[in-house]
Amino acid sequence: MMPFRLGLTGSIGMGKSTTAGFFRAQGVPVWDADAAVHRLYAPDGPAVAPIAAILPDAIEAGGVSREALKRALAQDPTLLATLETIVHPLVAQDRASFLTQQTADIVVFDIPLLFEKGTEADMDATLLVTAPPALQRTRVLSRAGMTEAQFRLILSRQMPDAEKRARATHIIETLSLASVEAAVQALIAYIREIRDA
Ligand SMILES: CC(C)(COP(=O)(O)OP(=O)(O)OC[C@H]1O[C@@H](n2cnc3c(N)ncnc32)[C@H](O)[C@@H]1O)[C@@H](O)C(=O)NCCC(=O)NCCS
Ligand SMILES: Nc1ncnc2c1ncn2[C@@H]1O[C@H](COP(=O)(O)OP(=O)(O)OP(=O)(O)O)[C@@H](O)[C@H]1O
Repeated sequence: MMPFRLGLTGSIGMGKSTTAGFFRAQGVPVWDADAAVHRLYAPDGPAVAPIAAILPDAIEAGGVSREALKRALAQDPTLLATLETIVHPLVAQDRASFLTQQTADIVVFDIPLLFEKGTEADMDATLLVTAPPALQRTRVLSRAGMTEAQFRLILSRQMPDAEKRARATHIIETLSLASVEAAVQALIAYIREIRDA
């Protein structure tokens, strides 16, 4: 039987990685979109040749340099759309091949831009992780190298949390580790119940 596909998302600092860890601890396989992009950009990865063809300066040591990409995007923001036409089909392929290898009853897809890019259409349900804005801000600004301006810029490019809440099937408030662990266990039990019904 095809696994139940749960799409995990949330804005910056809301707790996607931490929540994904609780699913893994329960034996639920997790596919991570950011990790997939890192594999694509690694030396000899599938994105290197197509990106080299349009942006030779972005290749360093046989891989795609994120710093070089950011410099190029700062010069020409329209490059992001071109980059997406290369990267997104490769990410979708990586996700599909992961799914075909799974024998678990539930799999989680950790996708930061799940709603922004319409990937929710490929999911059986979605889970939004969220937290009050002040907590999100404190978490993000406590990271090394993060500035207020950078935080604002990233937020301005993401769908507002309120809109994500309206779209999500399930919502978990990431206020404490213990409460999230319990909520993840309850959600897994609920999904198994509705599947078997
Ligand atoms: C622009 C790049 C080089 C920045 O890399 P860097 O390691 O510094 O940051 P990171 O990837 O963590 O992204 C930083 C923030 O920008 C947001 N972001 C990244 N790509 C996109 C995008 N295509 N559209 C909107 N927001 C984006 C992320 O959600 C995150 O909040 C990198 O994100 C990239 O190559 N993006 C294009 C590929 C892509 O669309 N990735 C998104 C997942 S499929
Ligand atoms: N349930 C929780 N209880 C307490 N702290 C948490 C919880 N979830 C996440 N945090 C803290 O919030 C911060 C951000 O969490 P995490 O890295 O999981 O978020 P993210 O959504 O994956 O972030 P990004 O979008 O930047 O990748 C971390 O410092 C983490 O320790």
